[in-house]
Amino acid sequence: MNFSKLFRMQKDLDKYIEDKQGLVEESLLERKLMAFQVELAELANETRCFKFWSEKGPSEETIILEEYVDGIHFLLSIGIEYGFDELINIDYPEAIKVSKEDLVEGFFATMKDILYLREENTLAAYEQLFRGYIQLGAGLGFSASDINQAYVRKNEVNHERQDQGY
Ligand SMILES: O=c1ccn([C@H]2C[C@H](O)[C@@H](COP(=O)(O)O)O2)c(=O)[nH]1
Repeated sequence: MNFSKLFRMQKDLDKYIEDKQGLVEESLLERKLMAFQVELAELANETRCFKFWSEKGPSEETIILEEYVDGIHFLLSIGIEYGFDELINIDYPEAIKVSKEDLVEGFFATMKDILYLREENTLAAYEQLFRGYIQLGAGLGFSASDINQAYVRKNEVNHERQDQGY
């Protein structure tokens, strides 16, 4: 899967947000890493994969996909902060839904990878995080085109939100 188009769209959105919020001179890396952690937890909550005490099923696919691509936004944005955006090319794995237990495992792996990147600041650590999050998406049953379409849609919403003083 070629992420160049999404990286370009993310760069435009980030610039739009930073100009609008007067943040051009500030480093936003720490806050973006935290935002990604928070999105990850929101995604886990929608899948309900860890809620052993509840019989209620997961949220609708579209809601889970939207949460997932919120995470993609921050993943791309973090890559741009590091200057790694030209360097990523990842084969998209086959989309096969995994068990709740495997999802829990996948969420922990991504949390760990975020903290590892924050410590190491290397391309290798970023690639590990990227691959892991993409793997998590495939494990949720999303194809490359699901992610592409949902990302493009949400990116547009994010532009509109800035225009509306979100
Ligand atoms: O620099 C930024 C800041 C935010 N977002 C996007 C990512 C998510 O799609 C959305 C998160 O907004 P909340 O709904 O969590 O407020 O904002 C970016 O793409 N870049």
